[in-house]
Amino acid sequence: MKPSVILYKKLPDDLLTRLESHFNVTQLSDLSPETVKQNAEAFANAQGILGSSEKVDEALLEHAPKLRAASTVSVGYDNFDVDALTARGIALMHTPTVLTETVADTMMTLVLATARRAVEGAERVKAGEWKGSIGPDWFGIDVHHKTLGILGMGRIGLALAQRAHFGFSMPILYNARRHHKEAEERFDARYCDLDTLLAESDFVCISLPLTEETHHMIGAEQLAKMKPSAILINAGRGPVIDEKALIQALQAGTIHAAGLDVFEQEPLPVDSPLLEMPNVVALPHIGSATHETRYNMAACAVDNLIAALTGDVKENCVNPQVLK
Ligand SMILES: NC(=O)C1=CN([C@@H]2O[C@H](COP(=O)(O)OP(=O)(O)OC[C@H]3O[C@@H](n4cnc5c(N)ncnc54)[C@H](OP(=O)(O)O)[C@@H]3O)[C@@H](O)[C@H]2O)C=CC1
Ligand SMILES: O=CC(=O)O
Repeated sequence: MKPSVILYKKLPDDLLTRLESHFNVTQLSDLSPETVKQNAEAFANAQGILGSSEKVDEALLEHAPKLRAASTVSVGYDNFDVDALTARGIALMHTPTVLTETVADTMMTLVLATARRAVEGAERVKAGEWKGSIGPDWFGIDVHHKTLGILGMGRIGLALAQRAHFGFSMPILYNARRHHKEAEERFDARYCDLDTLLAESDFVCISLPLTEETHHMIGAEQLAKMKPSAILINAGRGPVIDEKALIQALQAGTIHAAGLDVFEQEPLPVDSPLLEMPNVVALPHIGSATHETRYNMAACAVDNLIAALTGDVKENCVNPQVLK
């Protein structure tokens, strides 16, 4: 008999067919307590789960005693209680690499859009404000040759450094837990401590995961260390920045602008002060959201679940110690 799995995200038809060729699939809209209660038998029998953006914690795992693998359609896994999964011997699979280039493109989009005031300018054109040759009140600032600071020189940080170095002749500063030789050799990136990066960068770009250490890593104290002309970009996770402190810093002119793909609360509440600021570009968490990349992520997640439940994992496992 095929193992039973729970799918809590819509998949393209061909990928659903592939998943169904290996497993008995129960499709659910979410992992809310109501859904879990209504599908108690499916959870009791599930050996695998596949989806994204839902909390998977001890409370949920108690309903799924046979679970052996969880496969997320994302590279970030801060919504999973990894310790609880590991304690139960459940493999957590994720989708690094397939989305790296697309997320780096999104970060460069935010750099360009904030510096050149592209969204604000386009909105003014639509509002009929473009009535003649534009003056300095429409001007932005240069991106090329400015200093780009990268917080988190992992896969995405490296891909951003490549774009900034080769495409825009930008000197690169970076901070991570360890030195990254590849970034230093290929892109002339210079490792520095957080304070130096904040003080010297024209753009501070965050591509960090959300962990206990990175939570509110950027607060009022750190924002005060940035140049008043600097722009803050975040495509890591919202809670890496203390959003209240960011709002205050933008209101006070402590920093010049912000480009944000992620927020402390998503969707961003419609009454957020960030939405009233012309110097803020707010995106709806679209880092990896292209047709091609989202398909590749879903395919990777399906393959990951098949590998985990057939004992053939070669990559993409967050807690490989459970496989031994
Ligand atoms: N906006 C979006 O749609 C998307 C957002 N993301 C987010 O981007 C994150 C990064 O992805 P990816 O680049 O693939 O991940 P990687 O694991 O490759 O890179 C993470 C980087 O963060 C650094 N880091 C982690 N903790 C700390 C810390 N406490 N202090 C300093 N540096 C730290 C790591 O340092 P070291 O190298 O020293 O280990 C590493 O350089 C994801 O976890 C996710 O949250 C990802 C995809 C899409
Ligand atoms: O935020 C998206 C991810 O893949 O992580």
